[in-house]
Amino acid sequence: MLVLHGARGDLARRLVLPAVAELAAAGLLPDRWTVLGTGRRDASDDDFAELARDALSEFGPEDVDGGVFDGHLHYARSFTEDDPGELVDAIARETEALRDGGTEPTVVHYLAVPPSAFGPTTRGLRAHGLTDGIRVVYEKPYGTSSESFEELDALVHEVLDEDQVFRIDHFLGKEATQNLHVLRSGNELFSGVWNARHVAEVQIDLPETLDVADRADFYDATGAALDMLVTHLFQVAAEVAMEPPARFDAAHLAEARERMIGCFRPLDPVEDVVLGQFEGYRGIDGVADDSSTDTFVAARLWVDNDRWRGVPFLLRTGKRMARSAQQVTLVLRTPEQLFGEPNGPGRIALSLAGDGAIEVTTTVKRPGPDLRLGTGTASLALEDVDGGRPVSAYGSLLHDVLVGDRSLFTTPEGLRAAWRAFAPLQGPDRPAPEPYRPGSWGPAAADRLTGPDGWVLGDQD
Ligand SMILES: NC(=O)C1=CN([C@@H]2O[C@H](COP(=O)(O)OP(=O)(O)OC[C@H]3O[C@@H](n4cnc5c(N)ncnc54)[C@H](OP(=O)(O)O)[C@@H]3O)[C@@H](O)[C@H]2O)C=CC1
Ligand SMILES: O=C1O[C@H](COP(=O)(O)O)[C@@H](O)[C@H](O)[C@H]1O
Repeated sequence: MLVLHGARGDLARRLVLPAVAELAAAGLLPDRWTVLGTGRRDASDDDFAELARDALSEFGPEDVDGGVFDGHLHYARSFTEDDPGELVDAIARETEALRDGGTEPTVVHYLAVPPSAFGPTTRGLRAHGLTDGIRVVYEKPYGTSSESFEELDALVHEVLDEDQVFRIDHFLGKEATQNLHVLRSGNELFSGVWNARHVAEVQIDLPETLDVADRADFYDATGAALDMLVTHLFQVAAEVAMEPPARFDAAHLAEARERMIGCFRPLDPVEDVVLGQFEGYRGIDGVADDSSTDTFVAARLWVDNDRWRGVPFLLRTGKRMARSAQQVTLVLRTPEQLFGEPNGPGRIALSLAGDGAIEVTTTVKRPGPDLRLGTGTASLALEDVDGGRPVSAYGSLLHDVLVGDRSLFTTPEGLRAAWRAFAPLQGPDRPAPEPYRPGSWGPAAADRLTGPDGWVLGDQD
């Protein structure tokens, strides 16, 4: 049974409910299953079913029909610490129904709510005696600062055992992110260059055309740096930087990734960070007139270990930007001149979007009788690899929660290190967000963070 807190919210509609449908259609859910949606407002089972079907047709895989939800969806108003709402009885009722059908349910509480609601929901689980045997999925950001992370983690460990807790970062569940380990270890072409000797800079770039008007309350209290930098961008940076684990099991993978976060140098907010806010943001309903929330962040992160010393990791994301992409690029060191001509770029790039893709860009001879240089790119779409069917990041991670595989979830040690590296950006030196035009690549100031060739994704790409 999946108890989906925040069931009417943006995350639930865009990503979680479609992932449930995807798993059901692929036969990856138990024979008997229920999604019990919950939230602070009253709604009926029918309202929730309509919302879920609409979400599936807007955001889900095209080949999965809304009928997959039939008979599986219920809704109940949520609890607070002092008030059981409708939820406590509804959980008991659904548990009984599943047991009557011969299934001992695994109860998963999915907290698809803003970070400010993680503590109250956790206390509510304890107050209503709901904690035995459950699994709880916490969305990101897990805390909003070093201090609030420690408070939340202490509370969570008062209420739950660590093996009941799944702290999700869905970028770790993307097909292409999982491919990083395989790609870099499987072939000398990649493993041989995966270090400071051959890589001049790493760019992890997640521009979005998306607006935030549908989730202004959440977004204005959060901003790009908390929403994406200390979370997805740091986790992906650690995946790129980490030493290959001895084994691909939960303990080894998490340990290798999180050890790398421990090597992140605390950010220098003056030298290495540019924040932005798109023009018009303050006019959105739910956004304060004088809001200083960042809708864009670019940061130069340094990884202090032998493999990466001196290589900048350039991390960037923002809303209302020129295009949407999710790209990791290793910019390779190449000779400036080749046979007397200027040499082109050398790059290994991974697209994390959708089913993922790998591209290698290099200097090649231009076709024709003369020896003239050009640039060529070889691409591999991961969906074209034989013998499998890609699963969405949320589908993959939800499945891991159901089977108890913790490899792709974060641990307190790793998050503590992430908050330590992020903390200077929350201090007095936090730069003021610079305005940028919607549809642009963000404030021009972010260009000073890169090497001479600029951002790989940009006006010229
Ligand atoms: N949206 C996205 O693309 C992604 C979001 N996330 C994470 O998911 C979480 C939810 O984000 P998102 O869905 O975008 O946000 P929303 O603003 O859409 O909020 C989700 C739901 O949470 C409930 N809620 C809001 N405030 C509170 C509160 N104080 N106490 C209890 N419930 C509350 C609301 O439901 P109701 O009014 O019915 O109670 C709301 O619909 C965040 O932690 C975010 O970081 C992670 C990955 C992607
Ligand atoms: O966690 C979040 O991620 C989404 C981007 O992820 P995607 O895989 O759905 O493209 C981002 O839009 C959102 O602001 C953030 O909360």
